[in-house]
Amino acid sequence: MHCFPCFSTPKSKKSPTRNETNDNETRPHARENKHAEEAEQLEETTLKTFTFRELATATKNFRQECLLGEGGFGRVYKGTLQPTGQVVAVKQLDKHGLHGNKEFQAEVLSLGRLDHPNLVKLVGYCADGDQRLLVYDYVTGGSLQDHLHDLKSDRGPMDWTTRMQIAYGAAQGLDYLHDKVNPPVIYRDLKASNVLLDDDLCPKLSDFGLHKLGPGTGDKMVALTSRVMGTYGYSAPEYTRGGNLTLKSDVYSFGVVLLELITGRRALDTTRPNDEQNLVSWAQPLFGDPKRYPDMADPVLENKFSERGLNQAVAIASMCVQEEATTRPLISDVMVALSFLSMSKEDGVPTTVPILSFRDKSMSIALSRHDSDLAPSKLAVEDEKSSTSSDKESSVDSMKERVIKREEEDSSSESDDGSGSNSDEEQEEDRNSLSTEPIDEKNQAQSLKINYRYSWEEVDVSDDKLSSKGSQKSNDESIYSCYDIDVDHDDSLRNKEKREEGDIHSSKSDDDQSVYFDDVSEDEISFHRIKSEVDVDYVEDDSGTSLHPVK
Ligand SMILES: Nc1ncnc2c1ncn2[C@@H]1O[C@H](COP(=O)(O)OP(=O)(O)OP(=O)(O)O)[C@@H](O)[C@H]1O
Repeated sequence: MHCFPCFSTPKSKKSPTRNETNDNETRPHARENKHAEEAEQLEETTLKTFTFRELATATKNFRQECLLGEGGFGRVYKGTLQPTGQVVAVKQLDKHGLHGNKEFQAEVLSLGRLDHPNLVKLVGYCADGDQRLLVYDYVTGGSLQDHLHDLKSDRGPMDWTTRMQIAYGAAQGLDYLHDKVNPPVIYRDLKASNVLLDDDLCPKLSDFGLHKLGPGTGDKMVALTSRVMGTYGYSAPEYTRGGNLTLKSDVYSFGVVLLELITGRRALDTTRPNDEQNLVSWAQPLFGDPKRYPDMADPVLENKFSERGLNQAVAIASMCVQEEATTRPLISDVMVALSFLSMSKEDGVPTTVPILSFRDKSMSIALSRHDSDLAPSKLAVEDEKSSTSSDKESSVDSMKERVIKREEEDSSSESDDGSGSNSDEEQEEDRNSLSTEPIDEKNQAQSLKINYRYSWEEVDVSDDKLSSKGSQKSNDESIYSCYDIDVDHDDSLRNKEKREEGDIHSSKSDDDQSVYFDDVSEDEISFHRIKSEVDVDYVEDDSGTSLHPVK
């Protein structure tokens, strides 16, 4: 499966939509503004309007054989538009609780602005009499639910990398809704059956933004009974308790989908024993015991995944499904972490997460905690003040050597048996040997960082001489920048005025070296792995020292 085009870093599209939520209704002159916006949207939209007759023709009069299925909003038919032959999915919204024409049109127009490779594209709509229909691109490969849980005999189970790629793509779609459109859009109904897959198994989220169009709008009880109950197992606790929906409720649902990908279990499975029916309730007690993570993995994977990749995927899922909404991570951090876990060995990149500039530091700490080799629980925690800087350097150096050695052993053992796991004794021995290393919070980050070899040379700009200091060749052609969690998303660096295009910042401290690439060609600051010398040939930091990637 090769669907990386879909997994490219999303462009920071600031959609000009302003009425994806109803907040404009509270503003002064809201009505006038709304009309102006609607007129503007109508002019700009690429959405097509269809007559009911056109869609009836496309779906052979909504014939049973064209019926794809029926969800909480109505029936969905496969259709072929004339005369273009474009294949579409036509969603016929249930009539009860329907909106007036104008209201419907306004919502549909704002949905039509959402455009991302990991979202199912709305092609057009029909508001004819009392008929309300939405027309989407037809997604060819079925849903994640079909691929994970209702596997047809002609399809083999998905491998680990494919699962992580699907999770990454879904995270990108969600990140677009949360972070790239203004105002943010809460998905509300993320679940495996709403993650559609194309022929390359590239995920596309469907059914976003429909809550304003479907039955139950404005009526909490109806909304809770007809929609939430239908998605029981995915809904965040705060939502099922009282309907308090936030972006973090989506993150919870995402965590459940990720758990499904890891475990192959359904979010809710009434065929299992009582204590295993709800996936999150079953998984919660296991989260605290990394030794049991391999037992959580889908048995059909036959242990064909790296132990660290599994640990970190479980760590991400466990963060997402935390009871307390505020402690769940941002989807942007989840997306960054998954971008690494979704890379296959064949791509010549590591399958675990290097230290990154997560927006929320808790993600890097949690991932380092869940790394089986370097988990703080297995490492003696020493007060930073009690260790001198040279002590720290030598301990980090020795750990670095061991981790590099361990990675080499890992890759040779993985190529031997494909399982990626050392023998239990070897693993235990490794952990014991590391357990004497002192570590503080900063070193936890370093311990993750040093799992990966990166390449750079330090250049003294003043006399224009290359002086090679401590450069590390990566084990493949890629070159990784390392990020210091202490310099992560400093708001001043996000300030566009202070940055220049293509600027590379580096940060140095006594025991750390960090580089990040600040790309201002997009609205958001973004962090890039430096892939080759062609990508960046000159890098300057505040002190006049340059970092120059080596081949
Ligand atoms: N754009 C699409 N391309 C292909 N199939 C689709 C598309 N949209 C929906 N479907 C299929 O149509 C069926 C009904 O979808 P729908 O989203 O209405 O319901 P659901 O996801 O099963 O439930 P819910 O409404 O509760 O989310 C599902 O089998 C879904 O996979």
